Amino acid sequence: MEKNKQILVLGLDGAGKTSVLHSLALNKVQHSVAPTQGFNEVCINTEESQMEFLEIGGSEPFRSYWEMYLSKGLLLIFVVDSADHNRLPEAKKHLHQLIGTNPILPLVVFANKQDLEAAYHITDIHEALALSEVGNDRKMFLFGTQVTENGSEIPSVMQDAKDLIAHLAADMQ
Ligand SMILES: Nc1nc2c(ncn2[C@@H]2O[C@H](COP(=O)(O)OP(=O)(O)OP(=O)(O)O)[C@@H](O)[C@H]2O)c(=O)[nH]1
Ligand SMILES: [Mg+2]
Repeated sequence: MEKNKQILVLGLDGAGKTSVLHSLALNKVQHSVAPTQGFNEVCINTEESQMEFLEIGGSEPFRSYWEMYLSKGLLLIFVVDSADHNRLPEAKKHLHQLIGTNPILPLVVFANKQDLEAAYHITDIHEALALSEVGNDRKMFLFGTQVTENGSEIPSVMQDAKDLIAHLAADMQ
């Protein structure tokens, strides 16, 4: 049997990919304990669907794998640290390189760390990442997310994002 296509979770190191993914899986806030050295596979089952997520570490040595896995991806979740102003241009560059190879791959952007005082509002993230230029044939969604206190409920916006991802993934199967 052919392996199910995976939902790719990419973005610079420290953006919060693992933390977001584990929180979505548990429906409870769960911070990551260490940077992802390579790959991190997470399966999330909802009442209607089963979703397989693949995070690839964001540190430099692992970025060469991002593009390799893109063709096998069902959709792309791109996570940015909204307070890491200096690295937004770098995040933008990588995002556009990635999506440039596939004009219809749906894109879900998480403007993460909205709890930090220095965090840019999602409208500024939209501009900093040039999300108006992702192509007319692509479905694109942007959510402001935050991973706060371990064990607390995930914010409703993250629950909404999870529902949307399930729908997008089902459409793409
Ligand atoms: N304040 C705050 N901290 C966060 C948030 N999300 C993640 N963090 C913290 O940011 C750090 C990096 O989070 P990770 O989830 O490991 O980031 P990552 O994108 O998986 O990083 P790599 O695996 O190295 O690519 C950790 O110390 C997290 O606890 C958030 O929304 N707010
Ligand atoms: Mg990680």
